[in-house]
Amino acid sequence: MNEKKAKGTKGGPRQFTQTKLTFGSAFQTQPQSQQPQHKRQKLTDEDAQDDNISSKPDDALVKKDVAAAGSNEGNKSPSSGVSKTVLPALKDVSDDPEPQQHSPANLETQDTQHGSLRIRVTEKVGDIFDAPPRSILIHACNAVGSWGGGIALAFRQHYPDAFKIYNGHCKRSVPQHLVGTALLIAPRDGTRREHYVGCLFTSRRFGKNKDSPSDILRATEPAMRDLIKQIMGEMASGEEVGEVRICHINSGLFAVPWDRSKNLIESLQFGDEEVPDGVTYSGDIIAYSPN
Ligand SMILES: Nc1ncnc2c1ncn2[C@@H]1O[C@H](COP(=O)(O)OP(=O)(O)OC[C@H]2O[C@H](OP(=O)(O)O)[C@H](O)[C@@H]2O)[C@@H](O)[C@H]1O
Repeated sequence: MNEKKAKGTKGGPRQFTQTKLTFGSAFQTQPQSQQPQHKRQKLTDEDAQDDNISSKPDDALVKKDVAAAGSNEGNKSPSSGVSKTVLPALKDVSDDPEPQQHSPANLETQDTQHGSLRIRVTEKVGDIFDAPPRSILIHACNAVGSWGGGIALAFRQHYPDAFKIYNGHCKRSVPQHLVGTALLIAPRDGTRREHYVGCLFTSRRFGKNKDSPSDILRATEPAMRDLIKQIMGEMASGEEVGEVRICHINSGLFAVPWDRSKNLIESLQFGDEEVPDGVTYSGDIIAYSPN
């Protein structure tokens, strides 16, 4: 089904086919004719206002980091580029022989009161890593650059390049600036698991020096908000994004009951002005637990 070239694939500019973006995905990009006339710049401006902890300096790092991830890819576009306008690269759905797919979840979002986007978490038992290509897998991280235990160690084993990017991001900053922010790491071409890794900085440190449960929860909300905005920015830049999956963040080594993090995530709302032009996100996040 997915025949679109992965980003950075050799052979000239990428061609996006609208139908392929929408099928089975939590995100979709609307054809230009249906895009609302918001000013995308507003998204960037409001990032710092909405979050208690400014992520602006780190946004620049994120872009650099993601670009660095594909530094061996000649024509790869930078990721998380909310200011980048590549929507014209999207092929109008009317050009595509396949009918556009709308899941009930997507339609539901469009009917939401005042056009605001709400996040819904549904639970599944299974392996979070067994995800379709271009899915986003989210986990909680410390801000000192360690994926040394729990599911973070599994992320390190599955995505060694993503670990390097995460680690470098931490080394170039300080924990008190990172906590409450997020890092979206794009998949690299040629990797066996073509997944994004979504890092939520919910604690400055780990082990016995981890933050208190209340501080971890306080950081989780802006971190998740930051990540959702980065994901929508990724879509606005024309990237294909599949399922959004999350483990039971904070509930293992960070010792915060999952329900408390889940409630926070489900309380998130995004106004129309926070959703980039042309991007429709269903709001669905699938929480995976091994048993
Ligand atoms: N394969 C799998 N599939 C699906 N779910 C899986 C799984 N394996 C484990 N889980 C579950 O995933 C949840 C989170 O539990 P975790 O303890 O991992 O994460 P956390 O968010 O509480 O804490 C973050 C700190 O842990 C790390 O390790 P270090 O501090 O570096 O040593 C980081 O770097 C941070 O600092 C628990 O429900 C586990 O049952």
